[in-house]
Amino acid sequence: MLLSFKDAAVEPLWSHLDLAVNSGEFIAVLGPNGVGKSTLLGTILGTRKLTAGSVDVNCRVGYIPQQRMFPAELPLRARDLVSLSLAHGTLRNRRPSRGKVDELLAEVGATGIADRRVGQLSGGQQQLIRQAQALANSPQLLLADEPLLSLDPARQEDTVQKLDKWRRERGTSIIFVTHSINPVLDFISNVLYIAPFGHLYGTVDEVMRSEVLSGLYGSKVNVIKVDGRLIVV
Ligand SMILES: Nc1ncnc2c1ncn2[C@@H]1O[C@H](COP(=O)(O)OP(=O)(O)OP(=O)(O)O)[C@@H](O)[C@H]1O
Repeated sequence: MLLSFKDAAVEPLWSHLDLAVNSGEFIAVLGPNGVGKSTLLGTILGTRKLTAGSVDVNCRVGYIPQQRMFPAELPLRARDLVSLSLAHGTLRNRRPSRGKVDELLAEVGATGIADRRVGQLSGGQQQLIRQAQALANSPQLLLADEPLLSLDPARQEDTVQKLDKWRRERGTSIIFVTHSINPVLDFISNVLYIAPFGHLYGTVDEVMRSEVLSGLYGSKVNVIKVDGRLIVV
């Protein structure tokens, strides 16, 4: 098992969380603003403390943080940042090969921007560089905090497919925080839905139901399926 939460809580956000993540799983974390989705990732990374229960992390973790712009004047190219992430944890003065950097940039579809300064890239382009950085240490568990935010629909689809390919080829698990389930609907094994009146973990069919979400929100919620897409009203 890569990760487990036992009766875990970060009060007052969420509590009594039991969750076990095994190799190769693709889990979506959904819920409204401010319920503690990023906080959940923080407890796995060790940057946020649980107020009760325990979390056990038994693997290498990669992290794609929520959108933040690199400073405009940062004097580093995209390839330099990926190279630094690859060098992390290796012996001093041992620079990662250019081939490995190029491979990672190609993996996320960022070959064309490898030599551009990161601070001058668009939000979506910077997001691709963050993905390459997160994959640099060959994580067994990848935490992605709203990685589709500044991407156009084609890029969103491309990103989800690339991450899923990475998962299938390497057995990496993915915990994917998102406001919209549709871009990942065809790929996820399970959903953790966190809402003001509780959380539920299960398959899409178990969680994405009107009566279940109404209970979690404490008010009437309708889940409608239109053309294979889920709409929560
Ligand atoms: N380091 C911190 N210490 C204390 N409280 C924090 C910290 N970081 C965030 N919070 C608070 O915890 C709550 C949950 O924040 P979090 O970012 O986890 O929510 P979220 O579900 O990811 O929201 P969003 O969908 O808006 O990104 C918010 O009220 C936030 O202000």
